[in-house]
Order: sequence, then C-alpha cells, then structure tokens
Amino acid sequence: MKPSPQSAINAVTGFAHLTDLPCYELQCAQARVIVSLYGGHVLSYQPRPGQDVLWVSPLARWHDGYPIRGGVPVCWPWFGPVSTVLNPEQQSLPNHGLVRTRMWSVQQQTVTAEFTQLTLSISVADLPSGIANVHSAAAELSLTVTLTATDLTMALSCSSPLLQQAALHSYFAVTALEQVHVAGIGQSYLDKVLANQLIRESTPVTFSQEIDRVYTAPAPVLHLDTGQHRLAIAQTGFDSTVVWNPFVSRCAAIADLADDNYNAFVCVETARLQLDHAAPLALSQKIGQQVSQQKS
Ligand SMILES: O=P(O)(O)OC[C@H]1O[C@H](O)[C@H](O)[C@@H](O)[C@@H]1O
Repeated sequence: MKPSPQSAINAVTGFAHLTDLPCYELQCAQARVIVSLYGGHVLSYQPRPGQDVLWVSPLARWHDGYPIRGGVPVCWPWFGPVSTVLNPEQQSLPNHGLVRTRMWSVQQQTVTAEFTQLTLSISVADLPSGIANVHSAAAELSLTVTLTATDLTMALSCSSPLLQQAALHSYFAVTALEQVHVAGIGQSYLDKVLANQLIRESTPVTFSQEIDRVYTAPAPVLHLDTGQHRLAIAQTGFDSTVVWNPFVSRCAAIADLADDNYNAFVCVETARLQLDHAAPLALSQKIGQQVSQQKS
C-alpha cells in the first residue's frame, strides 16, 4: 500500500534537552510520537500539535546508567525492587528491571494511511537465576508502538514462558494536580507508602499526599482527567495498575525531579506483577482521547 504523506517514521537525534538521544519520530495525521532507542522508551505523544499527553522531567538524564525520568519507561522483567523469588542469590540489581537503561534495536517499521507502527526489541542474557532457572537462554522482549490519528498503543511482549513482571510506567502530564481524577481504577489497593497494607476504599484517588498504590482489580479501560485532556487508557494482559505521585518530600529527594515537579505529572502504570507461574508476556496500554469531552 502506498504510504500516506501524513504517515511517516523518521530517525531523529535528540528530544527536548536530551539532545544526543537516538530516537524515532512517528507521525499519523496530526498525531506525533517520539520513541527513544535507549530504554525502548516512548517520550512524547501529541495527538495534536503542541499538546503533549506525556511528561518528561526537565532534569531527565540518559547517560551514566540513568533511566529516563518521564515518558513511558518499560519495567521488565521485574517491577520495583527485585523479588527474592526472581533473585534468590540477592545480587545487587536495579529498580524496575534491566531494560530501562539499555539500547534497543529496530525490528520492524510499517507506515500506512491508517497507522504508523514501530517495533523495537532487545535480547537479555543476564537474567537473575530465579528467571534463568526456568528458561536458560537469552530472552527477547519487544515493544510495538502503534500510532493512529486518534490513539497510541504500546504493546510489550516476550514469548518465552518466564517468571516475569512488567509495567508500562506512563507519566501523564497534568495541569492541576488537585483536580486530577482517575475513574475505573477500583477500590482495593496495596499501599506502598504503608508497607503494602491492603486497603479497601470507596473514595476516588486524589493527589494531596504521596501516592504509591498497586490497584489489584482495575477495569480494562480507565478514564484519566489530567486537567488538559480527558483520556481513555485501555489495558490488556495486566493484573494490576500502579498509580504514583511522589508529592512534596519524596519529589524533593529524587535527583532527576525538580522540587515542584510533583505538580506536573501522575503515573498510571499498566502492570503484570504476579509471580505465581511462568508465562509468556503480552501487556499493552492504549491511550486515546475521549473526543466528546475533549477540552480545548
Ligand atoms: O525512581 P524509579 O525507579 O523510576 O521509580 C519510580 C516509582 O515507580 C513506581 O511507580 C513505584 O511504584 C514507585 O515506588 C517508584 O518510586
């Protein structure tokens, strides 16, 4: 099929202040996405010019082993501090897995009039023994980013039946933190601020304190009002959704966040966290605007 002049994929260098970062730019109609090869990391999603749905920290770095703060980090094959189930030898291993700080390669590019799609992949051979005992060869992880005129889908997959966790750790830009609303997230969560206490609460999540929650029964489609956008976040292959905002004191303690940056984002993270059995991974998050309620 002859590609539409409005759909394209181009290699570009740099995004915002990360001027030497190798990236790809996807376009479809008015929509635009930037994907970094470092981390296999979506950095920007503009459904229309000038309106970024995602947020990247002005202090984000990518050299010296830093994961990029913002966008959509890929957490794999564990989430948060590594579990001793995956890491029985208790090696010193980074938060959120191994692939946020590695270079990925381009596997496939597809450009049509209806969508633009880029697949990145990475091969990981140095899995800790709790994963490698189940599957000793290198594991292949791929991220397929599909942009249409109306939505962005990120699909993370690993066909090996591994004991594996994963998350698409999206940082959404917000304009008024106190008005941010997440609908469909459910009423039960493990509160990481309270040592993983299980809480059941019928009131909606609000962001007036540090929030770090693993929601255990979220709906397949969440609705996020960021103040600027009303977004539908569709999830597949997940067992949890993590909601995070560091608020004042935790934000001040994080080196690659400015002190007031907690006001600028909330994370809504589509996650698979179970460690009960080894299985292939197919996790996706699709971000679309609720057109009927879109704010100008
Ligand atoms: O600082 P990072 O390793 O990027 O993690 C940032 C945050 O990610 C998730 O939201 C976790 O639930 C939080 O506990 C963690 O603080």
